Amino acid sequence: MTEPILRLEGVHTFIAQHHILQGVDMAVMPGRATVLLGRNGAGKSTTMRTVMGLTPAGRGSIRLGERDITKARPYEVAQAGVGFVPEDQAVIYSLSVEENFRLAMLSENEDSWRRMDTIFELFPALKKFWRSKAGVLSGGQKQMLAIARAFVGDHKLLLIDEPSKGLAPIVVDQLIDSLNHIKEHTTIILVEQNFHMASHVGSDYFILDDGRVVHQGLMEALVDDRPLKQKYLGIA
Ligand SMILES: Nc1ncnc2c1ncn2[C@@H]1O[C@H](COP(=O)(O)OP(=O)(O)OP(=O)(O)O)[C@@H](O)[C@H]1O
Repeated sequence: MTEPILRLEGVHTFIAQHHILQGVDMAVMPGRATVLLGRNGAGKSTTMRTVMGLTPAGRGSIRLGERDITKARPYEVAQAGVGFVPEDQAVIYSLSVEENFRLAMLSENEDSWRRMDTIFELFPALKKFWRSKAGVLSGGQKQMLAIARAFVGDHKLLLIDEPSKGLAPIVVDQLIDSLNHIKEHTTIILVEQNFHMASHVGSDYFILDDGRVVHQGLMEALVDDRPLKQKYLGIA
């Protein structure tokens, strides 16, 4: 039987005096694209930040494959093979597109440059603006650079927080195509409010509400489940 690549059990996260995650249980399977859904403030971003060790779990356990990463520092989680694309993209505007990539490569070798070829195919704009400062890219191109930077690092798991945020529908559709290619190479967990994107990229879903997982299943079942979408996502 296939084992989960990531497993959260009874994860509680406290930020200052606030009890944000209140017992998150989640098993993410390798080779799949899993989407975290839920209303604003449900705890989706905090779940990702907790896995990364940025807002560490106060209670519960987080395992990456066989390894317990509950108390791991963010750089240890990254070194263990988890890439993170935060909501604010983490692109360095004053550096060129090339420099942004070189900063992201865990080690520059033949493999990383081979992955660069895939990236150029998926995101031709990044080749065109290779020597330009990342700050001149459009919002969609910056998002593509952020995702591509994480991809070039050859992570076994990529956490991507709301990539569609602020993007025009046509750019969201390009991003959907790109993520569908990327998911052939690596396991993805996506936080996404845009249900169009979530349903076109995700194969599995978890719905969070008030810091807990309240529903989970296959995306294809959720697409047809109007009452569930209405109840937790406010969409029909
Ligand atoms: N640094 C912080 N200090 C205090 N409260 C925080 C902090 N970060 C998050 N929270 C609170 O934790 C709750 C969950 O936030 P989180 O960002 O995880 O939600 P989310 O589901 O990702 O929603 P959104 O899509 O709106 O970001 C919210 O009530 C938020 O206000």
